[in-house]
Amino acid sequence: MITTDRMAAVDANAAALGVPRKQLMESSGNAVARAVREVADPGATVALCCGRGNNGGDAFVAARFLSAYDATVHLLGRPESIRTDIARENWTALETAEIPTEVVTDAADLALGDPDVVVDAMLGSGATGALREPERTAARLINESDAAVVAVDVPSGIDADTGEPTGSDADAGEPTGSDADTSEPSKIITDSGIHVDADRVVTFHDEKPGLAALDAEVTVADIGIPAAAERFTGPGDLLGLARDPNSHKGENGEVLVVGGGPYTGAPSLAARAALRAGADLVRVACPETVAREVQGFSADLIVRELPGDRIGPNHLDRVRDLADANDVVVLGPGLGDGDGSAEFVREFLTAYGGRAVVDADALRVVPTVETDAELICTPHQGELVGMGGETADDPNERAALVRSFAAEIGHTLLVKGAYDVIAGGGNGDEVRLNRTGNPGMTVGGTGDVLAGAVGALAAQTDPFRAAAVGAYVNGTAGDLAAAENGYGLVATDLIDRLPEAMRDE
Ligand SMILES: NC(=O)C1=CN([C@@H]2O[C@H](COP(=O)(O)OP(=O)(O)OC[C@H]3O[C@@H](n4cnc5c(N)ncnc54)[C@H](O)[C@@H]3O)[C@@H](O)[C@H]2O)[C@H](O)CC1
Ligand SMILES: [K+]
Repeated sequence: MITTDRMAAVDANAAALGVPRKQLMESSGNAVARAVREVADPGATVALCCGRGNNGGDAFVAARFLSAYDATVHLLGRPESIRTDIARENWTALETAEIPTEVVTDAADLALGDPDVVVDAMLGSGATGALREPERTAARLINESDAAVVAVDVPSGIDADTGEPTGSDADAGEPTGSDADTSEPSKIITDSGIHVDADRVVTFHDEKPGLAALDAEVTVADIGIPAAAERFTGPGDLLGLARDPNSHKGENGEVLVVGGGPYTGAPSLAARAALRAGADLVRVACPETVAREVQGFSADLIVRELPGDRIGPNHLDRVRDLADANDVVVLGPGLGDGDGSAEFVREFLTAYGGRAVVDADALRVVPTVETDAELICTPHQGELVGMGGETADDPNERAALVRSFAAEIGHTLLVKGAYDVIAGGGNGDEVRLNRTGNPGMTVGGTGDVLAGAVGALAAQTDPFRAAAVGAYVNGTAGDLAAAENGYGLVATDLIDRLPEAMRDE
């Protein structure tokens, strides 16, 4: 089962692995043609109703595979308005190959004839809001026809994630654009959920959550997306993290780093990485003895001094107040392994109900603490063993072990290694591998950068995704740094390259 958003991510990851979308479209179109062959014999009439996105593109391809049929491609809209290059290239191929096409710019001109089969390729996963014209009229004509209806990916007008009509949520109940029905209010209401009533759906790669409930036969076509596109993080994992252009200061994440005492560099690295990974405000709570030094590393940080030279239970009230005013806490960088610090971590987590990234010396407390907090633990393999987890050389074996340990402790794990393993804390949760990064990153401080970056991301998205994306961008920043500095790279090189590593195009 895969959601529309995850599908878009996997699609982009496949392209990065060398399997571009146009190749996938060829497989999709081929699968659609196969479904047509299953419902009608050669010679039957087939009307392919195509939108201007890639859903339509799939059907342009299908038409090439249907030479034994009397097939006509109906394009809803002008060819110049076809939205993607790959769909346009496949449209042009139809024209040059003299496969019958019809351009429908006005819904009133749409005449399907009396086909044996209709292929509904108007809208797929790119649909937003209720069907607009001319798709709306076309959906009505398709539903009125006696033809067998084969929908491409999802019936047009249905949300593949929910099975409900697109636009049935609050903002999109009313159709937009030109619409002949506006003089009949009751009709608008009854038609706002109009969608294609398909007999068959050919969807791609994996089942979609909303399709099972439909009264249609659903088949899943393998379109050649490599398993690695899902298994490994990739550039597609960054999609959908773009921020609201109207957002204000603080709305894109406030992160509190709690650490320092025996060390000053670690909390500073984590905090600066959080800023470079997109957090709006980053505060560091550290012992007063190191506060000036931590602040001295960067004017961008807000430093909160805690009395004394080590963080301990006497700071719980103050840190709780600070934590409540932030979205995410990053606990552990440079904290040290003193008894007081471990007790502080235990008591803090026991009472904390928010989201936290736990790293370094704070990690060993996690398996023994009862907490309502959502934790993202970032151990290397030695620290994982220290927590009571197991590791293995083979990445797949390690993935299975990390997955079951994450479920056991009930928290997200990001286990660092040549292949990082990310596992969610629920039973049956996903596991993902990250293979960005290089041996230059064994230098001190890169783990602090990772913890800070994950902290910033955890203010924007769910813990599993924050961990997966954090591992991906930290490794990518390391690869960019290695391209310039080789194995002489240092942790601060990664921080400066995080923004480039996070670019999703
Ligand atoms: N990996 C894959 O899953 C692949 C999927 N493919 C197919 O591509 C579509 C998704 O294509 P996309 O171009 O993103 O979107 P659509 O074709 O669904 O829609 C595009 C277009 O339609 C307009 N639009 C949006 N909402 C409405 C509306 N309510 N009424 C009218 N018009 C609307 C809008 O302008 C959009 O830009 C996927 O479903 C698969 O079929 C590829 O084959 C590659 C592999
Ligand atoms: K469709």
